[in-house]
Amino acid sequence: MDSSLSSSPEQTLKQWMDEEVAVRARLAEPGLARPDQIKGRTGLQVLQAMLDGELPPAHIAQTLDFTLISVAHGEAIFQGRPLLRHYNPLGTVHGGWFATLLDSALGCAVHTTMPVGRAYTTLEFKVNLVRALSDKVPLVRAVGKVVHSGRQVATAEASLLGHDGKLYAHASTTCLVFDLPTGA
Ligand SMILES: CC(C)(COP(=O)(O)OP(=O)(O)OC[C@H]1O[C@@H](n2cnc3c(N)ncnc32)[C@H](O)[C@@H]1OP(=O)(O)O)[C@@H](O)C(=O)NCCC(=O)NCCSC(=O)Cc1ccccc1
Repeated sequence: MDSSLSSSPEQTLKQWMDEEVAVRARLAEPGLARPDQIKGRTGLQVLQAMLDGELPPAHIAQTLDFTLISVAHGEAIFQGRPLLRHYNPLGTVHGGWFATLLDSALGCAVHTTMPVGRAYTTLEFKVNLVRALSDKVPLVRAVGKVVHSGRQVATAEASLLGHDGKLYAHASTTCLVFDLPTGA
């Protein structure tokens, strides 16, 4: 799916909303994939199976009102709706909400590069919150891109953008890459 911002903000917002409706129509109920459902698949195949409704999406997306939108090799895009229930006591969206979307985009971008039998986990991530978010912002997208995917380490970068191209936050991660536990 096209995440470009070359069209007008209104067109981009409509496109983002239409894409979310199409994605949500295919998604299964939130859950946890069993090891036998993961076995023999690349990371990209696992994530694509989630988008196809064959594997369940993670509960966190429902909890915090966001969804995976698209995956490609080395890239993952999430979309979220900032709501009052994500607010901190200061009257803006909690920094953890920004971080969760960005962590998801970073991690899943890395996941798309995992061959069969390999797994990853986030070792550290760094977030810059450069603009406050409120429930007046209709949608934001976290676009994650892999920078390096090696035998032991993978790194990625992500941006959190509004439909008008405004940058709300950016992040980077270092992930540890390892063999899937036997039987998985
Ligand atoms: C304000 C600043 C930190 C600095 O920005 P700069 O790079 O110097 O600013 P720049 O000049 O590029 O203008 C950009 C926009 O910012 C606006 N603006 C600028 N200065 C001020 C100001 N002093 N006050 C108000 N607004 C200001 C400015 O009008 C412009 O908007 P516009 O273009 O006119 O529409 C900005 O990066 C920011 O808001 N980041 C997000 C931080 C955030 O949301 N953190 C998460 C929540 S914390 C949390 O949850 C933790 C917690 C948990 C539990 C309990 C308690 C706490």
